[in-house]
Amino acid sequence: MEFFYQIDETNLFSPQVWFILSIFLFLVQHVHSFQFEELKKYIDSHQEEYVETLREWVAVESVSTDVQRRPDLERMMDMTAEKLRDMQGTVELLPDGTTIPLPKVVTAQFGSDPSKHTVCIYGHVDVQPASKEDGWATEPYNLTDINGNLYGRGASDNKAPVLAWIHTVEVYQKLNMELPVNVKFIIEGMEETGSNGLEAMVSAHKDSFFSDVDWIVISDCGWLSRRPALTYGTRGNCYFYAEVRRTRVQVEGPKEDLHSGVHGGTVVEPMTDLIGILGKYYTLISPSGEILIPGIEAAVAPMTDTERETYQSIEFNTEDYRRKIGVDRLMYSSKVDLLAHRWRQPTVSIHGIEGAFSDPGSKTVIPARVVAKFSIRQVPNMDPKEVEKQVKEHLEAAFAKRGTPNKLKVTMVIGAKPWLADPQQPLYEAGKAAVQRVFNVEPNLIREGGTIPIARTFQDVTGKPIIMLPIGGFDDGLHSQNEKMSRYNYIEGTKLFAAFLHEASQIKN
Ligand SMILES: CC(C)C[C@H](NC(=O)CN)C(=O)O
Repeated sequence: MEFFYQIDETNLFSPQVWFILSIFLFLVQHVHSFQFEELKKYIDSHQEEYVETLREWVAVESVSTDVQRRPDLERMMDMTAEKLRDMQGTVELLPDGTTIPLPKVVTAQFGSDPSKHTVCIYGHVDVQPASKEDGWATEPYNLTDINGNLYGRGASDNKAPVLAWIHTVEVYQKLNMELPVNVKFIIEGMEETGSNGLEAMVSAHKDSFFSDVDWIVISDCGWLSRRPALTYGTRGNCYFYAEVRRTRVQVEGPKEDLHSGVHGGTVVEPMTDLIGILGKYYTLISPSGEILIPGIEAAVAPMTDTERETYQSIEFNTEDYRRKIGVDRLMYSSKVDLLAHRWRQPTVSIHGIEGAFSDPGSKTVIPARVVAKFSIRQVPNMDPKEVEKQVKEHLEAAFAKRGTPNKLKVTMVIGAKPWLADPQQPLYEAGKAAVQRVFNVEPNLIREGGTIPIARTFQDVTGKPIIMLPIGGFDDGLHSQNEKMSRYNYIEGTKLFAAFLHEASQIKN
């Protein structure tokens, strides 16, 4: 065979032409696989370095719910920006859209080739509070490796996934491989308090930062089981403070707690009123899970047969789940009902009472002011504004019936909407292909019971499709004691992200 083989219509069907064509197609198909092997090798050989970076990040107590910790949170945002700057990203610290002093949002850009797609990665580096006294087996801010699990507050929610995305870009750079897509980052520090200020920031930069973004990727959730997953829905969250305080005859009058022996029996106690409106006659939710605030259940989108069939086909063992969370009995016994109540039905959770005596021992006090904190997970077609009205009316009516001289004030402090995507779009095909490449299985297509407050805003304001690509394990203990991220998920997750960038680059316009 001549080295330069002339192809014309006379020899188009000759074996030589087919031989050359098949070699060419083989190379086109496999060139990425070859590159991917290199990416995987690099990731595997740098795993200790990645764990060290996670250790440094977990050591920062970037708790957003506690204003006392704001300097730590600012430091965490600076560390994030510095890391992205070191990688030669175009980094900007953008103010949130409000006048309240909040940590700046870190944005970064890697590549601006107009011939490539642009993927925007969202994540957060703030965490929920944690202390050893809450029952942690290890120091929560000292990343501790036990049998391949990396324990530490924020390890899974959301520091390791954010780092895994950063490492992904870094790996392509270190191997001198061109990034298959342009990558943008938007990393915030207020997610755990409802992403305060971010909505205004997104609206303000809709036509600048977001204008060339094709898709938004969020990795702030977990798998349902050991099988990797793609997430196409989250619940929202309406978070309430219900404050009951003792009235004072004069504004300057006493506002202190009272001795229950000296004054008990002579005053109507704020705590009794609060418990009375939250619990008596099942005021918020019944023991069987029915929400008793008028209007809430009626707004919930009815479950379709297709949905039911989808849930039925999902790999999920209810008994494993029950054992894992350590309860004697779950509210629902069937898989479909359980998944529905985790993902697509609302629920009420009472989180705590500020001002209540909660230390060990027995203090005989009558607190002067108590604030209940509770939230309602939102699902389609609930509207947070309506929910706010329904909750206020309901609690105020229950309180009025008590005929108490105390005062009630109900405030909604978070009003995050649910998010739902169509998993039949090409973006999810790219996600499936990436999972297949790394884990060699079909991912579970799941929804998430938790809330990513900004997800719905991204969808509504920017109009860009979103995919949630989780790498967190099903048993990571988010917000709880002993939160962890397994090394396996962290490292294989980084490979998944590297594969996803390639798959996303192949999506046809
Ligand atoms: C509005 C909540 C504070 C958001 C929080 N989000 C996450 O945990 C996501 N990692 C939630 O409680 O769902």
